[in-house]
Amino acid sequence: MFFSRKSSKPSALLQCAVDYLSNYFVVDKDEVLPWCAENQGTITVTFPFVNQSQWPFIEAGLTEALNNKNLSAGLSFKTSIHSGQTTKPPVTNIRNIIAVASGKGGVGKSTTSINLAFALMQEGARVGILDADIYGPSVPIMLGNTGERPATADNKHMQPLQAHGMVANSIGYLVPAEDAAIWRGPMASKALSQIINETLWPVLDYLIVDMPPGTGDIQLTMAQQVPLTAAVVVTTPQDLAIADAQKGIAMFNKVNIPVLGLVENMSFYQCTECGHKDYVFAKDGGNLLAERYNLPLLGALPLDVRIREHAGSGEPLLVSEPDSPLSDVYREMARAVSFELATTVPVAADQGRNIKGDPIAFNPLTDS
Ligand SMILES: Nc1ncnc2c1ncn2[C@@H]1O[C@H](COP(=O)(O)OP(=O)(O)OP(=O)(O)O)[C@@H](O)[C@H]1O
Repeated sequence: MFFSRKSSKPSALLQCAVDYLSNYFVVDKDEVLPWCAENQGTITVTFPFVNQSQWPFIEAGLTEALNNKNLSAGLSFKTSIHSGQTTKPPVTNIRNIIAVASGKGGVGKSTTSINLAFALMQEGARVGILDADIYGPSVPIMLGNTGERPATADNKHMQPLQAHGMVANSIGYLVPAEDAAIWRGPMASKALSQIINETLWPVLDYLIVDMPPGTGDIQLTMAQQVPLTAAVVVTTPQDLAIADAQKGIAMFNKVNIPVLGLVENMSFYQCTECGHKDYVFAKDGGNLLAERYNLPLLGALPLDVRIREHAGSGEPLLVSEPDSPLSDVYREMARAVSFELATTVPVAADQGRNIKGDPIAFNPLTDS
């Protein structure tokens, strides 16, 4: 029997699962209850966020919790990502659009975007990336397909490019860099709306949008034009970048787009020989800003030559070194982003109405 809120009391099995998961994720039991169902001695947990890499640990912990109560059950885990509420009508096939922004250039926004996208995919989501950085589109370089162009069958819609199980589109595939860099606000935001709406996206849980750096009119208009579900702000620890990140947070607040949290990039340098951490720029800048704005610090990435090398090589770090500790840090950040979205952004009322099915052949790695 499935447990429903109407029945008098959850079974002992279900109660044990709810208690365990509520402790594990530090969320109210009421919130966890809808994730859990019991059917003929099997508990199925359907997470509204991605965390596939953690399932073996959760399974082991939950089995132990059940054993401690002299209970046993089959356990099964699934993911089902909901669409978060937006102020504008959603884009066909896209459940959530997440902007990755920074107050100033060069803090690692594009590197964070691409690695976040692959990390979300490895944790079990269908993901796309859209490079809206008109001043320096770098997604084509990071995916290693600078020479490619999106195909079109009707001259109205573009097929996104595919690389390493990810769909992507970029201003860089469409317009020479020197042309886009001189666009003024209206043209830039029109281009962003067009590229989002005229791309034949397959069904995606998350579309990551690499925004142009800064918090001027162009970025503000772009944030208003697109049905963003939420934003993530990237900063480096030093004072100046932090001051700029504050402007980024304020910009999204102004247009009522929830900021899920901060990512501190180049937080520290870790010696490859002895493991000692040097806080090259400043220590705890991201933490202090997160505290001030009551936002979570979603991740803290080291200054590491491998991050730079992979960003420039066309082979993303998470694809070529999925088992490295650095990739783990990105996956931890991706789980935090997905968790924050699921637990803090209200679910869209017309859930699923914009999901029409894949218009192109798409085999994300998650479906294998
Ligand atoms: N954690 C890191 N460790 C080492 N190098 C990094 C790290 N993050 C980013 N970089 C490097 O720093 C440079 C700037 O990064 P990136 O292009 O991602 O920044 P950005 O904020 O998107 O810049 P822009 O303002 O041009 O859009 C790149 O050469 C990138 O490879």
